[in-house]
Amino acid sequence: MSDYPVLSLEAVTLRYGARVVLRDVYCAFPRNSVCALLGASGSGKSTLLRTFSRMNDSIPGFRAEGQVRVLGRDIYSEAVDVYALRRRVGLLFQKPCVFPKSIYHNVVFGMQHHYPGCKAEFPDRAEQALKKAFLWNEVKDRLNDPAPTLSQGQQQRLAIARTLAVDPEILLLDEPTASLDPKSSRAIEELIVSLQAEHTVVWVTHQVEQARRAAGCILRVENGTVTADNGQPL
Ligand SMILES: Nc1ncnc2c1ncn2[C@@H]1O[C@H](COP(=O)(O)OP(=O)(O)OP(=O)(O)O)[C@@H](O)[C@H]1O
Repeated sequence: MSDYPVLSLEAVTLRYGARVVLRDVYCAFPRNSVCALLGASGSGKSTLLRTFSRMNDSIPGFRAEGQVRVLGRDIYSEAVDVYALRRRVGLLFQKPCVFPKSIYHNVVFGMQHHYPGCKAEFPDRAEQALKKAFLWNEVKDRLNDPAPTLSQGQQQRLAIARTLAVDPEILLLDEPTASLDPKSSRAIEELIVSLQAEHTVVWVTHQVEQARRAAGCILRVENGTVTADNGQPL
């Protein structure tokens, strides 16, 4: 197995035009871990998370300086295929993102784009992804129902299943429990813990207690930098 960190920042500065969000940051995220990012609103957590899948590229004025490494590779170098990067780095948002299609078609959506030649495998892979997302038992008899008929918590697990179906090594979760009731939130928390067996997870959350229960490592984003949970430099 490779010995470099799955994700790392070396002398990274992130800015929107003249507004510097993070300055000269160094940090690394270990393989097969859940690492929570805590920090005040506006401190730069989402900006950092989106940087790892180059989701800020289209924002006018956004610039990443320094080296942002994913699986050892500087992803802001010119040779990187952003489409291929996003297969390996899945990003999930606060609000469940489901399409107005069936539950099944939501799960296979990413596979259709990334693995168009493997259609025969889709039903099996969809089942495995739904099982990993702890959703299979609730939907196995209604795969053709419209996805928007699921509850918010189920929709969030469906979005996770769709992401897992393309088998990314890295999962970036941007407050995935923020819009959920306590029971659904707990279900997603348990799911996040289980994901580290096969994935590296970076998880933005405002829920400190949840982070302490579920994350193996906690980093704070504040004052333009990233520190350890106790405020010490990394
Ligand atoms: N598209 C954008 N254009 C310009 N500035 C932006 C943009 N998105 C975010 N910012 C600014 O960058 C800073 C960091 O924002 P970001 O959304 O990363 O913070 P956050 O820690 O994720 O906040 P929250 O916890 O409220 O989601 C803020 O000052 C914000 O106003």
